[in-house]
Amino acid sequence: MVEKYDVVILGGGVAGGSLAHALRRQKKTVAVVENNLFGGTCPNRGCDPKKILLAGLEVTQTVADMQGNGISGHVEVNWPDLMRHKRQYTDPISHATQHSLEADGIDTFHESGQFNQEGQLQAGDHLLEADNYVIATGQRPRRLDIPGKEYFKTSTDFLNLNEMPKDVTFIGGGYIGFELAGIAHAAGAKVHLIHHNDHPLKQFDPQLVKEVIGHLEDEGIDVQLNKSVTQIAKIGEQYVLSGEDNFKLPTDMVFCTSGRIPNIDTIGLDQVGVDYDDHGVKVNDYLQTTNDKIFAMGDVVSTKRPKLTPVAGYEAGYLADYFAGSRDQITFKSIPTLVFGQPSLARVGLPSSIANGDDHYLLISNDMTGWYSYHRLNEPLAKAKVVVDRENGTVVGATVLSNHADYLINIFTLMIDQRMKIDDFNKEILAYPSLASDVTYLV
Ligand SMILES: Cc1cc2nc3c(=O)[nH]c(=O)nc-3n(C[C@H](O)[C@H](O)[C@H](O)COP(=O)(O)OP(=O)(O)OC[C@H]3O[C@@H](n4cnc5c(N)ncnc54)[C@H](O)[C@@H]3O)c2cc1C
Ligand SMILES: NC(=O)c1ccc[n+]([C@@H]2O[C@H](COP(=O)([O-])OP(=O)(O)OC[C@H]3O[C@@H](n4cnc5c(N)ncnc54)[C@H](O)[C@@H]3O)[C@@H](O)[C@H]2O)c1
Repeated sequence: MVEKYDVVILGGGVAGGSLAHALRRQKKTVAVVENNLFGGTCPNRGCDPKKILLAGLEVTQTVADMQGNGISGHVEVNWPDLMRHKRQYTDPISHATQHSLEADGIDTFHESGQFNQEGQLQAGDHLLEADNYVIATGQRPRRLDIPGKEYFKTSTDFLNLNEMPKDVTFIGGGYIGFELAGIAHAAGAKVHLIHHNDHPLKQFDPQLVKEVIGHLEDEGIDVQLNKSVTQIAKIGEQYVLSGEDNFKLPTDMVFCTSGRIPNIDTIGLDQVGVDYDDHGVKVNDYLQTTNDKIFAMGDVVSTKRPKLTPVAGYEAGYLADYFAGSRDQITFKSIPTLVFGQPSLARVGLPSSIANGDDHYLLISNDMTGWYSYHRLNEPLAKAKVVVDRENGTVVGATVLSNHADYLINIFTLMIDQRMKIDDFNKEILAYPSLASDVTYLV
């Protein structure tokens, strides 16, 4: 029997879940098909559990930074306890998310979905038919295709590790490699971060990336650039990584953090004429695929935009408006991105490397390390680069490196999107002393 809906959503992650609730508010009939954990990557195996485990790094690093400045005695991460703390948050997520969808009148199917030739969606024994379908299947960790790839662990494995091994290696210096390396180091592991060229974290200001790497090395993390791992062998209880120029590294566990790939291979896109490439499903400016009944949003979309939770949520909001009758094209505001750590590295808007040497822009570089906000907890590294449009006196870009870069980058994001003149910002009365009130001195 065919079950009919206004909209069927494939993938019950951030994007799928929030669109489903929004469509119910429009009284539409909606089904969500999810083959793993409801809630998707972010709350189950991404942003949120990662940030909970990051607490270990934040606390130990803060205590270490304050030694001799009024704080004495060292603290250690107890990994199994920290993992339990994480699981208290993550374990209930999937059930609670599914329950909240059902309570809102949304039908949920805990199945893998696949389009058939008739354009319907097969979900286990159920055949679902809808006026419109939305693909929101996200991405999964990529495993480098090298001999021994079966030994690779992924970020999902890391976020569920019962014991922290003595020696761990991350291959790939992107967001995930840097963030998990910091967490593992704080938990007492000897950490190696291997990257295949000389520009890890390529989206960020190279000079500030260098500062991050220098700091990690000072802390005892082994960062190796221009090293390509070509093979993993298991010898006894250890894994031995090898590569060009006699590179050899024995380690207890090896994580592939060299990027993510879209979940598009098993959902029958060819059956329904939906075009895709290696980066995901191709869409137009209405998030519509090459089949005009089928839309796509979130991480599964082929795009150069950062693939992040707020972007997935924003696209879900756009599609909710579209299904309510709006026919505006999707436009994006500034998208801040952040590598969490101690310190965190954040950026938004025009990159400082583009502004540098262009007379149209003023590039203001600040070393904030001695400022009271950073002196307070004796932070070793606090820097910012702000790009100002000389013509109208507005901020158009910013990069921040500090333990609390997330606060400042959100303020710069608002300034950029509101096209707020620096003079007007300086007229605001902000709580003092606070990171926000520091912005006055930064521009
Ligand atoms: C380790 C890690 C840390 C991250 N940290 C951050 C961060 O700090 N900040 C940030 O903004 N972003 C972060 N991200 C990215 C963020 O998690 C994603 O951008 C976000 O989850 C995308 O949402 P989505 O709904 O598009 O996809 P997802 O949340 O991945 O949801 C897709 C869902 O579709 C399901 N699915 C896939 N195939 C099928 C199928 N055939 N049938 C049925 N269901 C299917 C999946 O199981 C999944 O539940 C992180 C990601 C990772 C991996
Ligand atoms: N804080 C955040 O916002 C956050 C955190 C984690 C993940 N994410 C999201 O998840 C996505 C995936 O993260 P990621 O870190 O896996 O991917 P990424 O694309 O950010 O980084 C992967 C890195 O691996 C490198 N690499 C590729 N092949 C390699 C090889 N053979 N050897 C060594 N290095 C190699 C790449 O050059 C790149 O720097 C991010 O792009 C982002 O969208 C966001």
